[in-house]
Amino acid sequence: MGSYRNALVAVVRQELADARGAARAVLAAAETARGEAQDRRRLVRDAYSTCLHQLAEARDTSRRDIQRRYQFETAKLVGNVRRLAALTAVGAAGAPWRLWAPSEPERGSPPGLVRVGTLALDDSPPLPALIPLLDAAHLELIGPAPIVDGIITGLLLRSLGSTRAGDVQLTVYDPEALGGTLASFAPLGISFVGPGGLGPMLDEVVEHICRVNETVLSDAPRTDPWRVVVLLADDNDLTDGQRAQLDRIARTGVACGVHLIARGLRLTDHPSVVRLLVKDQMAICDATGELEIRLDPPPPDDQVVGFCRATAERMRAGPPPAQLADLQPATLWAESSAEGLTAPIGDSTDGSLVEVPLGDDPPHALIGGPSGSGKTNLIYSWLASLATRYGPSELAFYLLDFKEGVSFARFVPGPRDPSWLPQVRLAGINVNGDREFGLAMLRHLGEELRTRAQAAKRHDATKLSELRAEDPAGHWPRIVAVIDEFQVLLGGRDAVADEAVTLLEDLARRGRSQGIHLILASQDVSGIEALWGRSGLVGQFTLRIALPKARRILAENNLAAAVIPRHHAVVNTESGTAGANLVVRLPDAGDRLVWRTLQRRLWRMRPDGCEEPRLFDGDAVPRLPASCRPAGPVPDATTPVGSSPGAVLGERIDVAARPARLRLGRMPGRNLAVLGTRTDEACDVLAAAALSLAAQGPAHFSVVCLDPDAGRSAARLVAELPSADWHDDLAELPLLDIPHYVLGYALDAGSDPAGLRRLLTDGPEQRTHVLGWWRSVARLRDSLGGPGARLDPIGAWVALDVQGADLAPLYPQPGGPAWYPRARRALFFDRSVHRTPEVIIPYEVNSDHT
Ligand SMILES: Nc1ncnc2c1ncn2[C@@H]1O[C@H](COP(=O)(O)OP(=O)(O)OP(=O)(O)O)[C@@H](O)[C@H]1O
Repeated sequence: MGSYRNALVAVVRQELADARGAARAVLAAAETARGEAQDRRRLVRDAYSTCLHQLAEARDTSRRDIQRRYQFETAKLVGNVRRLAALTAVGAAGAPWRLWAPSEPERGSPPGLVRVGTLALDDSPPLPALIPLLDAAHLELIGPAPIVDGIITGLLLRSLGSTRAGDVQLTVYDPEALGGTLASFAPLGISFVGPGGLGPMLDEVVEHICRVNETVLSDAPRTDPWRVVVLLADDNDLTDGQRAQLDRIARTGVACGVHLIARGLRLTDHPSVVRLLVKDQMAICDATGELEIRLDPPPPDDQVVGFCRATAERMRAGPPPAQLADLQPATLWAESSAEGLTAPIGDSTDGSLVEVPLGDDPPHALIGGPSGSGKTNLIYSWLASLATRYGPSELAFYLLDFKEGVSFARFVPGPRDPSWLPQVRLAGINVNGDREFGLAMLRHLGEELRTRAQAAKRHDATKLSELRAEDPAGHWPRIVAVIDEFQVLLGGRDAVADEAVTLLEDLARRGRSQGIHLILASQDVSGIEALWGRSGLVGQFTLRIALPKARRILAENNLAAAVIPRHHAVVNTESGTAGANLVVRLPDAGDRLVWRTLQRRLWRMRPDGCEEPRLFDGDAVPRLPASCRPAGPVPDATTPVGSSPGAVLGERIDVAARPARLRLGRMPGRNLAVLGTRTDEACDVLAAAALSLAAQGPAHFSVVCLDPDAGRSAARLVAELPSADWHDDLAELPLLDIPHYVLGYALDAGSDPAGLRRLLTDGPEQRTHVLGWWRSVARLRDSLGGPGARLDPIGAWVALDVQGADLAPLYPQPGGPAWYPRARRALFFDRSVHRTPEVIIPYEVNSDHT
């Protein structure tokens, strides 16, 4: 029993032990599972927090990115708006009060917007708040009267200050303060309308709109000033009739330049009505949307009063004169000159440009005015106006100034400015001493006239427009020749004056139909009188332009020139008859910088092949051209010699800068005498002759110098000539097969008249020519044997400071040529080619004259 019990106990114990073991195992497994679950939970938690962290970072980055983009875009947008604002509210329309000053609008530019305050933006500096008015809107301002009145004052000041004086007319209806609210504007002559005046005023504005509409219907551009009507009132004041008129104005006014600015009066709903709702110093406006406007303070009173007084003063004085730039067309070189040339030279007192015609009628112009009255300035303005309208294929200028000075030098290339006016073909400056150059220009134009007349005949055309139509490929620009102080050319009863008058008469008579137009200007009554005696000539100059105090330019009974102020001109296209006057205000065309800018613009537009103009400067001494100096290998005796090599003596006074040549063929008398006491010039003439001969082929030069003052020059010449030798007298000269030139300096000091005579007489046929310098005609005669000596071996001469009468023995006509010596000018006569002698400018051969 006891063992059974023990066995049972053991079994139970065993079972308990098993159960305990199993329970422990289950517990251990559960513990493990719990541990694993806890690990997983930790992992998930960690992952969650990492995720959260990353998300937060991504969100921050994106937010920063968005903010950056927002700031960038906003700054860009604000910049654009600011730039746009600066363009749409220019000068006085947009400047803050502390910088404010009235500004002149560009001619023809439409009015822009006006500033009332600033738009507050979060991060950016405030933008100007702009609202429309002139040509754009009526304004209704709603808010406390004192603030609104300040805004109206500012708006008016900006509108008046950014337009020309007189362009805005102001009407103020102010029944409460009887005009006191806007009294600072009174100097401008504004219309104040008191109580009871509203109805008639509105009726009058409606009539004005009707009138403007009539002119619009007739296609004329609106010229009336803007009407700004300020209504400071109370809705209750209006009758039905007044309300109806006001509504009409609100609907139709803007298109006719009529604008309402209303405080305390409701304007009808219409797209042209802009409302500004004011609260304290802030406002909301239809024009700026939801953005709040921080209003500008009203302009200081003294600023308004000062501006109005100055403007009233300017209005009394009229609009300022046009500037040179105002004469320019919208498009350069867009006009055709086939029918004529029309260009404004200034404006009339109302500011409209005055155009001056040149063509078949009137064909030529006469300008007169005393010294300093502005002739040169007028010519500049006219040329600028023409040159901007007509390109070089339509117009060519020939300009000649007989005044001392360089007024036309600006049109040609200079040391500081390489540009030129592309239409200029020829400019003569400092020509007061060189009337021959004026003559050369007239001869050249005479040639052109003949060419045109022949072409017209070929094409059966009677005037330039027909020739151009018949010969579209031809180059037939209109020619405008300007001669300032032309009386210098006509003064002096000599051959130059006679020929000049004949040429002028021909050009004036026939130039009309061939497109050659003359503009003659003179300060001197005697100049005009020089023409007056020649009614055939003066009658062609139907366009007259008289500057202040000009005499005899207009008809006797036309006194307009005596009464016009400075910088004005009377333009008269009917030969100066009273009743055909147009008074023009001339712009100031003297500013070199303005001119240069314009000229450079035109110069850059010049067509290919547009040649530099020829400049003749009477004060400049031309240098011997390099082509007239020996260069390269020395020609030997076998090189062919031309039949009559030409000795270059100086520059001809002509339209083209050409040298004057003396032909030295194997003919009797082919010698040259240079006459006068100006050693430098005599040496230059001989040197130019010798060097140019040496440049043409094989030649030998024998230099005889009998005046120590000319010694250096002669020695230098010997050094430069390829084949030359020095002799002390004429006796020892060699006999040669090639041309042989004897250069004799001061031959009057020689002691062998017989030898010299023999050389002069027999030499040329053996190709030995004397190029000699004698200090006077009498000494030349002495050196050839005395009073009875024959001078025919001297076939050509160049006279320096020798009076015309002294040249009689060397001249075919009795009394000698008409010649009064001039510095650096010489008279050249070659018996075999000249009928009358020609004036030349001795070349400068060595700039130091040694
Ligand atoms: N329309 C103008 N506006 C401003 N200044 C002007 C005007 N016209 C001329 N002037 C000035 O007046 C001065 C004289 O003008 P200008 O040289 O044109 O006169 P002029 O009649 O040609 O004189 P002169 O015959 O003595 O040369 C110059 O200083 C010029 O700048």
